[in-house]
Amino acid sequence: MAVAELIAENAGTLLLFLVTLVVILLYQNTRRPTGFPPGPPALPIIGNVLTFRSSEPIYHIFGRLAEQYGRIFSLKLGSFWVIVLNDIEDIREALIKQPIAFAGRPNLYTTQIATEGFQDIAFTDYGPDWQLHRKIGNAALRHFASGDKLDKLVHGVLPGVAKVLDRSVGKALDLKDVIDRFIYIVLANMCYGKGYDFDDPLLTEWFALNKELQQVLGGGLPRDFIHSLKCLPLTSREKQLKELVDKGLEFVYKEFKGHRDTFDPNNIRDLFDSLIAAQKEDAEETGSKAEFLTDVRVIQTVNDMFGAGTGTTIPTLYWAIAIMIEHPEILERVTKEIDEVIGQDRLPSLSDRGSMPYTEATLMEVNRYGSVSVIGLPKSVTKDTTFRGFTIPKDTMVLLNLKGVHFDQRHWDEPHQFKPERFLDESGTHMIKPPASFVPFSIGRRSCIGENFAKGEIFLVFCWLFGRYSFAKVPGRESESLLQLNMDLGSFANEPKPFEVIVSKK
Ligand code: HEM
Repeated sequence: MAVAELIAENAGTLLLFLVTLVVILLYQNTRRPTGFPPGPPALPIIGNVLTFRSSEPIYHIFGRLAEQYGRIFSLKLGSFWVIVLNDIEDIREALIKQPIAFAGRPNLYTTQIATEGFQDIAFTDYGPDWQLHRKIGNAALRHFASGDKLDKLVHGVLPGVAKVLDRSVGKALDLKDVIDRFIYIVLANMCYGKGYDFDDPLLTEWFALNKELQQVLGGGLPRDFIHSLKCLPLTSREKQLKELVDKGLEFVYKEFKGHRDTFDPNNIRDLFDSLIAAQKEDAEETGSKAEFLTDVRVIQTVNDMFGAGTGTTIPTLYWAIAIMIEHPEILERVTKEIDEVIGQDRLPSLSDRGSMPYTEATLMEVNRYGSVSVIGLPKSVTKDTTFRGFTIPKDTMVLLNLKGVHFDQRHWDEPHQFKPERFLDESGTHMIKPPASFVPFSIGRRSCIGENFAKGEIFLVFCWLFGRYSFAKVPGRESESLLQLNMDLGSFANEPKPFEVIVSKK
């Protein structure tokens, strides 16, 4: 009998066989690997992606799942198996006791595009290139967080901010735009040595570009999570993402070229110059060409610092302002300390930090309460690993519920209350070592390299703002709490809802 006839005669059976095969494959695809942490049942193809399409904050969702399945639970996001760590003991066990196993980063389409094929620090997988790259980035950043360099960077922007605030006295103003511009200018100064005017149209262009990028990205692209989509042509949204990334990078490339053409080793002007100096050293050590610290890596490092530095510092300051307005009794103690130590005749300096324990403790509590890096950056497991009795295969994605840790009742007394005293000794005059469950900058090999820079910058901006100005709720809207999470930003929201304040000068 001819093959065609055989198929025709048994078409029904064949179809049934194929459908059964597909169903079995899809089912198998949703089964957890042996020894894997438990979690909610996953749907074929998309897994538990719908968990993230909720109007509930992600740390609540994770908290709920942890109660149901245990503090180490798993999810399936498209083709990725993910484990979520909710307990500080587990996070420490993973990141401190098994530092290399938990130091990877997942291979996501979006981050691959944004980092020109993983040439940056933050999204590149663990390995010798990343190690060396991080060391160089760290050294360059340390340079700007030390001595009076950071003071000067921030002081340089103050006249522009003062102008905007002075002309807003008595009016209702959303300080978010002011903070956005403030921090963008500080970072642009550090990275590119550029002193932008507060109303510079380029800043407005940057904000528009970033807003568009956020809209295109949302919670990630399907291609990030479903491996089989990688072989299909790009969708219009993916093309748009690439165009936006290229548009942003065009500016950074132009700056890089300008810096390289005018580079003087005796006059390191900014982060770009520091990295170009490191690049030249690397080239001398390795022969005639820079094998490791390529131009793309230099550009991507600057891009990383700019993105990481603005995306976290801005919401932290926004929380700080909202919290101070909601807690006048705390603000009173803070302003008393600012008045006593800094006064009105000079500008705040990093050297004041040691003499201002209450303000420092308040800012640490802002870091805990605001928890702007809600789940940190996604990690991945670099090798097959045994962890707390579970078997975690290589490349499993790992998410840390950092905000959940900061609101864990087992570690924090009344976690929903804002209490700077948590970080002070009984006399209230000396800082204490923060508890192990205080992890705003994460811990371990991939912890934030901008921690000192960020803390210093936030301290300077905060002391200047509250030393010179007062902010009050808009009359008639006093009962509206400013401490509500802006859920318009989705379940990963990390800043308060937009609010207006009445500005007055001291
Ligand atoms: C309040 C401000 C900030 C917070 C709360 C914060 C928090 C974090 C967190 C949680 C991570 C992820 C760590 C992990 O994967 O375990 C991170 C990574 C990182 N941060 Fe920050 N950050 C802040 C400011 C900054 C600043 C100002 C810079 C640079 C100018 C910076 C540069 C980076 C970089 C480059 C990484 C990636 C490190 C790596 O993958 O090796 N951050 N940050």
